[in-house]
Amino acid sequence: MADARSTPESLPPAFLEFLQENGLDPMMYSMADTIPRYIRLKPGMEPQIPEIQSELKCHLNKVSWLPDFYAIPPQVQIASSKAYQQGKIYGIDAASGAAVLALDVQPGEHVLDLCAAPGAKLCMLADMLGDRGSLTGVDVAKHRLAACRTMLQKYSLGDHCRLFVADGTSFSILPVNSSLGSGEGSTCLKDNGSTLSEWTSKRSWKDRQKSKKARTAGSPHLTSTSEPELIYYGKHSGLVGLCKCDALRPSADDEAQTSGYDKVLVDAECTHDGSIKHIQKFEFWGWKTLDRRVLDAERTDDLLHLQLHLLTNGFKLLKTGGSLVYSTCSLTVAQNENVVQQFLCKHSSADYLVCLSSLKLSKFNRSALMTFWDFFCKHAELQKIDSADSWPCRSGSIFKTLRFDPATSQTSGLFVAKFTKLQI
Ligand SMILES: C[S@@+](CC[C@H](N)C(=O)[O-])C[C@H]1O[C@@H](n2cnc3c(N)ncnc32)[C@H](O)[C@@H]1O
Repeated sequence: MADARSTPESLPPAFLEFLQENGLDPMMYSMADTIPRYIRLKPGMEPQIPEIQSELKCHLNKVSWLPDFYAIPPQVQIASSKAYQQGKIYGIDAASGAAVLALDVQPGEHVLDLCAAPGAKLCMLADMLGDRGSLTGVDVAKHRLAACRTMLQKYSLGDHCRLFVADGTSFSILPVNSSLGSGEGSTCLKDNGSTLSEWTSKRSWKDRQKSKKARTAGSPHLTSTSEPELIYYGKHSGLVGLCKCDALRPSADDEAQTSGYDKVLVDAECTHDGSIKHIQKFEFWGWKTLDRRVLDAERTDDLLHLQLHLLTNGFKLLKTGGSLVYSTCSLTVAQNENVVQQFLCKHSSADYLVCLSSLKLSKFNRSALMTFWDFFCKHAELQKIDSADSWPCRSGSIFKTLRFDPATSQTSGLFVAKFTKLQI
C-alpha cells in the first residue's frame, strides 16, 4: 500500500467532487491507520487463539458486539499466515459481519445471497446455516464467483451451497427443496460440460472478451435474458429439480410466497465509497483507475436502477414471513435511503403518491416505479434489527435503517436495512 493515509488533498478531483456532491467528508480516508482490521475466526477454533496470536505477532481483540470477530492492528497482513492458509481465519470487516448477523440465519433455513462475490459474507452465512438448509450464491461476474467457490472449499463450507452466474435482477430459481418439486414451473439445469469441470479464477479469453464487450456497451451485467449458469454445487445442495419462478410474472410471486427463500441478502453493487480499503487500492494502483464512470453511474441513475431492481427481485424471491437485508458499502443517500424509500413507496397506497411526488426521480425511475406498483401491494415492512441495540452504529435517515462509518463505528462504511415480507 502506498501510504495508508489519503489526505483530502491527495484524493483525485473527480472523487472529491463525488464526495462533495453527496455531502461526504473526505477526512474519513485519512483514518485508515486508526481503524482496526477485522478477522473472523472459524467457530470451534477458539483454543487456537494463542497460536494464531503468536503467528500474527499481535493480540486478537475480541469484538464484544460481534461473535467470532477479532480486531487486529491495521498493518498486520494475514494472507501469508498459516492460520489463514489453513482456513482458520478470514478477513471481513465488522460492519459486513453486522449485515450478515442482521439476517438472523437459523440452521435449516434456505438462504439466498444475491450479490455474493467475492464471498466473505457468503462464508459467514454458510457457517451460520450449519449442516442443514441451503445457501444459494448468485453473482453476475463469473471470475468473481470463482473466488466464492475457492473460499467455500477452503473453509469446508460448500456442502449445502450452490453458486450461479446470473443477473440478480432476474434470477428466479427457488430453494432446493421447494414444495413445487420438479413438476410444472421447474427446470433442471444440466451439466453443460463446463459446470462440473475444474475452473479457476483465471478468466478465459472468451470471458474476458465478453466482459470487455459488456463494459464497452456500458453494461456491467448480463442481459436479463441470459440463463443462469450453475457453476458449483455442494454434495448436499440438492441440485436436481431446480424450481424456477418467473420473476417478472405477477403470479410467480405467489409461488415465492410459500416456496421462496427464508432469508435473502442483497449486498448490492455500489460505488464502494464507504470502504476505505477499496479506495486505498486505487491509490496503490494509481488514482487513474478510480474510474469516473463508476461514480457517474450514480449520476446517470444506472446504479440506482440496478440497486432498486436487485432489491425488488430479492424481495420477490422471499417467502412470506421471511427477512431480507439490503446493504451497500456506499455512504451516499442516493444508494441507500433513497433506494429504500423508492422500494417502500411501492408498498403502501397511502404513502405512494406522497412519496412519489416528494422524490426527485428521473423519468425512467418514475415509470419503473409505476410498473412495479402492480406487483407489490403493502407487503414489505422495514424491520427493527434487534441485535443492533449494542452495535456502534447510528440510525440512517429512515427509521430502523443503520449506518456504520469509520468515525462512529471504527469500521468501514456500511448501510443496512432489513425488510420482512408480510402476508397480504
Ligand atoms: C458489494 S459486492 C458484493 C460483496 C459480497 N457480498 C461479499 O461479501 O464478498 C457487489 C457484487 O455485485 C455483483 N453484481 C453487480 N451487478 C450484479 C447483478 N446484476 N446481478 C448479480 N450480481 C451483480 C458484482 O459482481 C459484485 O461482486
